Amino acid sequence: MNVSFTHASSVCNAIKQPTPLLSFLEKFQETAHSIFGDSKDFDPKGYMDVSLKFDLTNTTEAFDNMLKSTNGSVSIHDFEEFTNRFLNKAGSDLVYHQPADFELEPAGFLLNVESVEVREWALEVHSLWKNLSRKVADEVRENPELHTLLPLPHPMIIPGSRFIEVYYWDSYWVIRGLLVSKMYETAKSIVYNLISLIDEYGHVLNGSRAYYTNRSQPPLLSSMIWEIYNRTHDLAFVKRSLPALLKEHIFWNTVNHKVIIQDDKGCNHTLNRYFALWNKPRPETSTIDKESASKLLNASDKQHLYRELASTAEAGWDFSTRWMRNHSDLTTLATTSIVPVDLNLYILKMELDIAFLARTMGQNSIAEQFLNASQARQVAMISIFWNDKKGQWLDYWLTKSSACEKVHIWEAQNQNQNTFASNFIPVWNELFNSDNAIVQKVMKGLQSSGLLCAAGIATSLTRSGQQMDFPNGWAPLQHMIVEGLARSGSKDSRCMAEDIAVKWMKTNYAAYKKTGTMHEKYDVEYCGAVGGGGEYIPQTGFGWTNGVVLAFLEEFGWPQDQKIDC
Ligand SMILES: OC[C@H]1O[C@H](O[C@H]2O[C@H](CO)[C@@H](O)[C@H](O)[C@H]2O)[C@H](O)[C@@H](O)[C@@H]1O
Repeated sequence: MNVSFTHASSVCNAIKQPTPLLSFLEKFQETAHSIFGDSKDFDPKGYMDVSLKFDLTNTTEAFDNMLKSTNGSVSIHDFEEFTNRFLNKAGSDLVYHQPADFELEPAGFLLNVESVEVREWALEVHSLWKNLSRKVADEVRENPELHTLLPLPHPMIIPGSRFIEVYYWDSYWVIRGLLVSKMYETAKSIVYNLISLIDEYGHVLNGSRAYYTNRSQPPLLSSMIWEIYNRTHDLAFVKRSLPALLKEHIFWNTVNHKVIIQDDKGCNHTLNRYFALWNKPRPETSTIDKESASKLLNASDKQHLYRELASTAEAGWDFSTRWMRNHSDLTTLATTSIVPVDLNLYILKMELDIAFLARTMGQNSIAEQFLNASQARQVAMISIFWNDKKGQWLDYWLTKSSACEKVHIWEAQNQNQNTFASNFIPVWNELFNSDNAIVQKVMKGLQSSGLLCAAGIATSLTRSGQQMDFPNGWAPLQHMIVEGLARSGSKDSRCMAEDIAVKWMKTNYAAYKKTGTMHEKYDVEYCGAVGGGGEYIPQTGFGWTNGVVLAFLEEFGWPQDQKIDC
């Protein structure tokens, strides 16, 4: 993918261009849409995940001939004939991989879970890693131009359902689960894959597909590396990982993603935002994005919306009223105008992790540099986001998004007063959860936020129908808040954490008992219970939901086994 710039002198509005393969497959997807319409079963991503049997020139020629001979209105029969003759099915370029470090019951597995039934469940969840394990078929490496799947060099764990490639932030919770399962080599191979993306593209992609090269996702690579090192003490692994983290830090701190805000005391703070290098429909949802933009009349408004859609996907929160000026209108997405709390916490964590890993490798000046960066960001997060009255960190809305070089002047009214789970994410990190005064305020803030539900923490209070809004509660977000509260050192915050985790686990366990398998989305009436994104999935569960179940069981055990008296 080539990078081109709208203004030669600035990378402020950098965009990437689709490859010829992506352009062809988008045409293929659109034709399918014109035949099958907006039925529930029409998944545009499926049309981008096929691979070519012959080279693109011949395939395109055959496709164009079919369109010409039918005056553009293709019958199902002709379409299917073309598909079968020229394309391989989505997913056929991945092969099953038996993870070498998988054991039916690893030594020392969840020793704190004593209940026989719950251990059975935990072992079932553990065994799902086998079903989600894949490697890229050799033919992808031999002929990468025929595939949207990127030729990752190592075995991987996919989320499941329609997500048959590696995803960036999902991988963090997959790795947390793999570590509970003692599958250290599988965990490392996921990291090595993500590093290979940094080597090739300069950043970790949203996912391992050619259509995801225009954006990243919440940056949790350093957290994955830290967790693996913490269990394995593998210095060779850290040595290989550190240069990639330094490169990733640069990606997040170049013009598009960087924002300078002057606080009410006149101090300038550098923070970050999501900003995709794209102003076209996301290829994997092209028909949907075009439909969303169809209400807009001029081309530049459409381009603006497309960038906002892709930037929201970079946030991992696609979609939520969190990013919308008008909560009932997706075309008012304004993600690039928001300085998000969670992104800045992830980057602060990246800076702390780099400092720690560099110190471990004896690279003291790098360690010093990143420690200073994390301290500056901690000050910035308090000045710009912290709202003492609410006990929450609030996203900051910029008045002008695209003016990259501008210094924005902080105004209290620009803190978004709406409540989202992300307003509590900073408590995940020790810089914030080691301060008891903050933890007490955060607990009160969470208690009165309205987000605490029967089955966990809801992501927002607005019932908009968007994936990341009420009543859904996302496993990964809950995990970070709960883990931060549990590790703060205060007994009452640990008890609060345990209460939330147990409610969430019990809902998952009930679903397992009812259906005999792990699930992704049990039932929306269980507010806070959704794992994130899909429907009930037999045999695989969903990658990060499985990871959170195992991580929670390790941290808290099961109610009847608990040792803490709350
Ligand atoms: O197909 C549309 C979108 O799908 C992905 O987003 C959702 O699933 C991901 C995998 O579990 C998850 O990481 C993300 O948070 C979900 O919103 C993809 O990441 C999007 O970029 C894509 O457009």
